[in-house]
Amino acid sequence: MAYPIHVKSEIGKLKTVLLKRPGREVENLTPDTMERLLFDDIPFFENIQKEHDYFADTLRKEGVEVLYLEKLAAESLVNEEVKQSFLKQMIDESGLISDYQKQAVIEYLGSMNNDQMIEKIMAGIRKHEVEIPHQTCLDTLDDYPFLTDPMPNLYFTRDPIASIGNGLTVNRMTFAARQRESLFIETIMNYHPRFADSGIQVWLDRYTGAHIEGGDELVLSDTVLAVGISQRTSAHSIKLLAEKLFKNNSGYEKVLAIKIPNNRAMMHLDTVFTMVDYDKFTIHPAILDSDGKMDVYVIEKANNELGMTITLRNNIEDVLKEVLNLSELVLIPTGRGDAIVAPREQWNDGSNTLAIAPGTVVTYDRNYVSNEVLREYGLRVLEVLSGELSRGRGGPRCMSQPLVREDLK
Ligand SMILES: NC(=O)NCCC[C@H](N)C(=O)O
Repeated sequence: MAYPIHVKSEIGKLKTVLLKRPGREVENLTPDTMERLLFDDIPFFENIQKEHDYFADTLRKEGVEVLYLEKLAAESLVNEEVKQSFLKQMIDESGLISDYQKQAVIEYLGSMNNDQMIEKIMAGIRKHEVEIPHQTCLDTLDDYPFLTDPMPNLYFTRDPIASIGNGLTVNRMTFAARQRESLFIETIMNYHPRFADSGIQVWLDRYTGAHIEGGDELVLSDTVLAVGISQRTSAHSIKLLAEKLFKNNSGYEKVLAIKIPNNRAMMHLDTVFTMVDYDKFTIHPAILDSDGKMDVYVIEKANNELGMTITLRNNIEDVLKEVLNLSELVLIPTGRGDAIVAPREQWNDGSNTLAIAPGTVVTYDRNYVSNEVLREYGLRVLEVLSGELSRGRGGPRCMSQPLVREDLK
């Protein structure tokens, strides 16, 4: 049976991927809001779309089927009851204060066709767009221009979801700026004909009491995951995920919980560490201490009261070799490990590669030193344009959610 989600590695030939083309939500960033909305600058709209189209075309040319989140979301709302309940929940989660506001916004959105409605929800709604009864109520009198915020991070489809085996996590995200994103995913999985009723296992849902984001969730093999303990993913959520995987015949028997620094540049594990071939990984040297060590908790399925054992290790190379049955392994340093180049290129996602087959990766063109190093290690590197896309602080892995990969031989 062909599963709509089938991802048993980071590197198996990519067959189907979920993207989101940057839309008007990016145009609704301002200097006052960009920090809260998790951007470091305001992208040039026309060029960010061109760059994203180039990224999508690069994947298509490699035989990858590209699906768009915005299209799938609109197609999931054909049933009127589903549409109304989605709208109500989305608006309930959008920070509107009064019932008058909520009702007026629901009516405004409900008058649109599904494509326009999804686009508008994602872009954010300005106050002047909606006529609200009892406008004199204090709720709408401040200077803030939006009734509902834009969601400019949607093009980072990696984070609200993570495909693992034949299932997924639909993520409870850390910051309010991104929390509504996974409601689109939940709706697609429940109601889009391609996904609904196909037995997809939800390992964690968006109502789980702990934060997790897909940039931290790496599928190293058909039995081993790596998950970052990071600014965005708590150790508790990793324990909950391990429990769920171990108890439910997922095939997963080991989870490596990898502790990374808690800062903006390294918000997720995939900003500092990605798998690029059977035996090769990119790594940002700053996540290792002066002895080249870091904390890795090896969580293993066990027949004890906890259902697992947890062992603290500190040599990531040794741990990876053991769990992946490799005799040798290469850690490729971002920016060649240089004290200036490495942090500069990591800031613009030089470690954040998207493997589309063993040894073939998509990277940003601006990280020319890291790209050169990857080529020296024998990798096939497909560079994509990155002047504007990188302003959101995410790279090719962040901008893509694999839905189907071929199994490794
Ligand atoms: N996996 C990733 O590292 N995704 C990048 C997310 C960037 C986005 N501006 C954020 O701060 O969440």
